[in-house]
Amino acid sequence: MADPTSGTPAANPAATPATIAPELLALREQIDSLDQDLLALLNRRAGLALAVGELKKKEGSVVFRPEREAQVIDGLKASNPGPLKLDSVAPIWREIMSACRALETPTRVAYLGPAGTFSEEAALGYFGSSIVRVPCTSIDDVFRTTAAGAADFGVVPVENSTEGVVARSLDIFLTTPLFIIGETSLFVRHNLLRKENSLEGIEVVAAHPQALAQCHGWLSSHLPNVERQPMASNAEAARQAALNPKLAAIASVRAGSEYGLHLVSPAIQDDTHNRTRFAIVTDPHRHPAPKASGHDCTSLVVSVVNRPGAMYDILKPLKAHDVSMTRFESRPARSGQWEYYFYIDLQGHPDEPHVHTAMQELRQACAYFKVLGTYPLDVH
Ligand SMILES: O=C(O)C(=O)C[C@]1(C(=O)O)C=C[C@@H](O)C=C1
Repeated sequence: MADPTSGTPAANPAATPATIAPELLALREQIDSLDQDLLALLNRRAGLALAVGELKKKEGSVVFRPEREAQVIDGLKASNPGPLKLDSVAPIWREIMSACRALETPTRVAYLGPAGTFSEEAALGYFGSSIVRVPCTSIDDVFRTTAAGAADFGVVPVENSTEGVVARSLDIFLTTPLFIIGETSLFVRHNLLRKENSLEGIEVVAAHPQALAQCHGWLSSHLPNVERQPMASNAEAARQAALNPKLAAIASVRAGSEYGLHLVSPAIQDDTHNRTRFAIVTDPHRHPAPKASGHDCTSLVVSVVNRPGAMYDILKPLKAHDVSMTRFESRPARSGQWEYYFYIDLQGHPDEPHVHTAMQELRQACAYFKVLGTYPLDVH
């Protein structure tokens, strides 16, 4: 940058307003004019959302409708003529709907904090930035806070493409009164962050146990003799790194800027396609299950008695009624009897007759059967 006190002209001519080409000026004028049109249209849209909000207040119905938001985005993507990229449609309209929703009512969202966690990023990606953030100290705390009504929704990690299931979330699903109304997933890039901009002198690397595991290969080859310290969250590790120069944190770039750390080594996760999937949970007494959107998922947890053919009995109704199973995970039932709970995702919504019948028959075949939720698939 040019020094404004030196009297010498800026080195970069593009930065000097006097050199703006007439063609550029003309294009910018058109952009300014369109932005005014967009602003007027967005305000008209906001006015309609306010009217919808009034109607819902009269009916006593809830504001957030994940199936409607998914349909709005799906519809716009299908009719997008370009050159705006398809990937840009969902984030733009999520923000627009977030702002409109906030005019109807505040949306309080609990997630694993502190500021700068991937859970926070997932919450903002799903609900947009016009929300009331409720950072929590643990996954248990996210469920508790939402069940107690101190937040309207909770965002909890359920699986990672490298490390597999987030066991704590799955275990709590068994007993929580909350149910799932949405899902979202995030590319997770881990970075080594520190007060000093160097790998020299690091004595401890701190992060959430999942992040330590996802960077195991990199840590073994670059910092083989450094202690690995598990933390409640990556952002908490970043906070600690700001206080202790011998401690490096694995966390997001956002967490690094939040706590004033150097990005010593970017993208140190072993798998470059590392993704984490999150579930959006809420209290069924305060929020109804989303209606069918056309692209839905239904999550169940079941167990079967330990006998030959039991697993076949689970799969039979799904095949008979042509219902796809997109996920199947097992967790020990902790009975000491080698019994398991099975977490199953089905494609479709129970309002669709074939899904409804398959679920009824599946229920008959199971010793334990709980619907964790039914919700629109993540739209990108
Ligand atoms: O259509 C509605 O029910 C609205 O409240 C409007 C709107 C929107 O901005 O499009 C906002 C919030 C809902 O989650 C869904 C959609």
